[in-house]
Order: sequence, then structure tokens, then C-alpha cells
Amino acid sequence: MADKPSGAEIQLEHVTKRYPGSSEPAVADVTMTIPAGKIVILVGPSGCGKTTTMRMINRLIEPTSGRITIGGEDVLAFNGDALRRKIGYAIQQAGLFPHFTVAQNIGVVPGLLKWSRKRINERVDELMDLVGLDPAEFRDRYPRQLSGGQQQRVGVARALAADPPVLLMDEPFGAVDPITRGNLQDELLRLQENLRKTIVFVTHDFDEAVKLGDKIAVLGEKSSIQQYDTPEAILANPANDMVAGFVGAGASLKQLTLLRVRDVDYSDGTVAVPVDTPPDELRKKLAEKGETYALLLDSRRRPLRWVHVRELSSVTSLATVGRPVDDLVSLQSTLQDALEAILAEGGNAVVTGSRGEYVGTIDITTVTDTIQQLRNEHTDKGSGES
Ligand SMILES: Nc1ncnc2c1ncn2[C@@H]1O[C@H](COP(=O)(O)OP(=O)(O)OP(=O)(O)O)[C@@H](O)[C@H]1O
Repeated sequence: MADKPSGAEIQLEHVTKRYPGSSEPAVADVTMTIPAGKIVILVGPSGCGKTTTMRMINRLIEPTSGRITIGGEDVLAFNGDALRRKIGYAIQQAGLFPHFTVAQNIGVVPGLLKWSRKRINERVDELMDLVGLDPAEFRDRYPRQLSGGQQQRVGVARALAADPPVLLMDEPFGAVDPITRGNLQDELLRLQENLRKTIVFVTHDFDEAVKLGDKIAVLGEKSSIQQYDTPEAILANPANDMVAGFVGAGASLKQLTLLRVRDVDYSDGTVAVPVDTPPDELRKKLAEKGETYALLLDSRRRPLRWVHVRELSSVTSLATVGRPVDDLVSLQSTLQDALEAILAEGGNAVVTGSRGEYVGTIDITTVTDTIQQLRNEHTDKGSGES
């Protein structure tokens, strides 16, 4: 299913935008190819022309000169319906219609494309499942009855509604708190594994760019391309001072955002047991393994609480003991996220699978070993080249 990208290649050829009344162009002579099925991030300082560049792709802004093609076809040849079928668009604060329900918001584009009511309803449910919102609970809510993260999920579902090959995302996670932002990023990566859309994503946040991008375009004034490469290459070799400034300090630490939890060993010796385990049995297990903490799981093997061996002597059931696990990471999370979870939890970060089930834990040693390994690789490379 994930073999072939459903996305289409986008090409910008000598694209320039001059706003009426401005002496200088906002975007000057940009040429770039955005490969099919990849996530390309546009980063750069405020006002450098990221949004203008992106909006010329779906013709919210008309280029003054130059050509843009999607799958080899000139976007100027697309009528309104063709543009809606080809390009989904998600923006900061979701841009939902406040007087439409969630279902109506997601169904806007299919409605414009005159799908039958039945087909729209089915598609809405399918998309809500895809972005992790239970249709039964959220379908008929209004945007103001949702959290910021939920609104962004609806925004992504709406952009995907007509299954377009191209998705434009303009700071879509800019307005939510860092933890929700991390979760939304993880979810986008999980979605993209199957969808393989061509995604153009604008952000101010270089860490977000490194985490999400197959390629990053670092833009300077008037959208001039300073460097256009993989995150690895940009971190290892910034092309100029401006890019280096963007990469910022701690490049080797930032490489933690390139590694996923699934890439490291998360199957350590944690004792994890169902919450209905008799306390005595758990105590024996901990003694056998020489551990002091155990993780309690619910009936669907989702993590509940950490419990210390000390707490076991005075209780007859595990139902009320322990400290809740607050900060979970998924297999798609970055090692940076794992490090943050370890620091927040003051112990191992609990790793969950696609259904929220417990799959392992990561300890601080795994993270520090990985940093060391990255440093060594870096040093080897550096000395090899000189
Ligand atoms: N409608 C407009 N009319 C005139 N000038 C505009 C218009 N929209 C944007 N500009 C100018 O074009 C330049 C690029 O703006 P753009 O919004 O594309 O930048 P950006 O990189 O997306 O900025 P930010 O990160 O702050 O959102 C800016 O100098 C801006 O003032």
C-alpha cells in the first residue's frame, strides 16, 4: 500500500511575485522541484516570502511571472474544481468555519465537488478515524467546543477530504502547546507513511523542519533558496552563515530529532504487568528481576501507572497504587521527544504502539549512548574529509 506515492511532483520555474505598489518583489525568481510523495519544508525568517511562495501553488496568489506545474500540468490550466481535487490546504488555527460542525467543516470540499451526501458522510467518518477523533463524539460539535489540537486535526482532515495528491500546510501546528504540537507532528508522520502525499509545509521552527522534512528549503529574502537538502545534510554542513544561524547551537543534539524511537532499543527489562495482578506476585517478579519499579497496564495493555516496590507491601490490589504515566512517546516520536519525556517523568519514557498499547521503555542511557554515537560518527566524517 505504501509502495507508490499518491502525491505528484511540483515544479516552480523562475517564479516571481510582485505585489501591486511594492518596489521589490516578495518572491524573486524561485526555481525548485518538490518530489512526489515527500514532505518538503519551507523555513526562513519572518517576511521572507514563505507563505507567498506556498499560496502561489494553489493560486490563492497569482505569480507575476514564471510557471508552476503539478504532475507536469500547469496550475494555470486548472479550474476551481480541479484545484480543489488536486490540492488540500491546512493553516494555522485550523481556519475552521465557526458556524459549521466538525462534519460540515470536513465535508466542505467534497460538497463543492458535489459528492452525494452518503459518500460525504462516509468520507467524514473515515477521515475522523484517520486523524484520531471519534466520529460519534465529535461529528456534531462546533469548532469552539474543541481543544486547539483537536481543531488542528479537523483542519488536517478537511485538507485531506478530497484525497488530493498535494497538501499545503502553512504553520498548521503553530498555535498549540509544545506537547500537543509534538503529538500532531507524530500523527502527521504516521499518516504520511500510508498516504505518501506531496506535502509542502511552512514553519518558523527549525526543529519542526528537521523532524518532519524529507527535505528542507532554507529561504532567505524574497524566498531566495539558501540551501535545499535533507535535514541530515543541512545539520552536518550548513551552506552559509545564514543557514548556520538557523540551525543554531547544539547541532549534534538536534540530530536527536532525526532519530525515531523505533530506531533504537526500547525493549529493555521493564517489569510491566496487568493492573489486576496480585501485589504479591508482582513483588516476586520485581525481586527476580532486581527492579524497584513496575509499570501497570490496563486490560488493553495501555500504560496506567508506575508503582514502587515499597507501595506493594500494604495493599491487596494494584487498583489504587502508583503514580500516573503522563508523558508517553510513540514509535514515531523522535529521540528528542523521548528525552523530554524522560526529563518530565523523572524516569524511563514509556513507548506505546499504534493502538496506545505498551511496547517498551527508553532510559536515559539509551539517549546518551545515541548522542555519543552521533558525535563519533560526526568526528569520523569530519576527519575523513579534511
Ligand atoms: N497582499 C500583500 N500586499 C503587499 N505585500 C505583501 C502582501 N502579502 C505579503 N506581502 C509582503 O511580501 C513579503 C513576504 O510575505 P510572506 O507572508 O510571504 O512572508 P512569510 O515568510 O510567510 O512571513 P511570515 O513567516 O511572517 O508569515 C513581506 O514583505 C510582506 O510584507
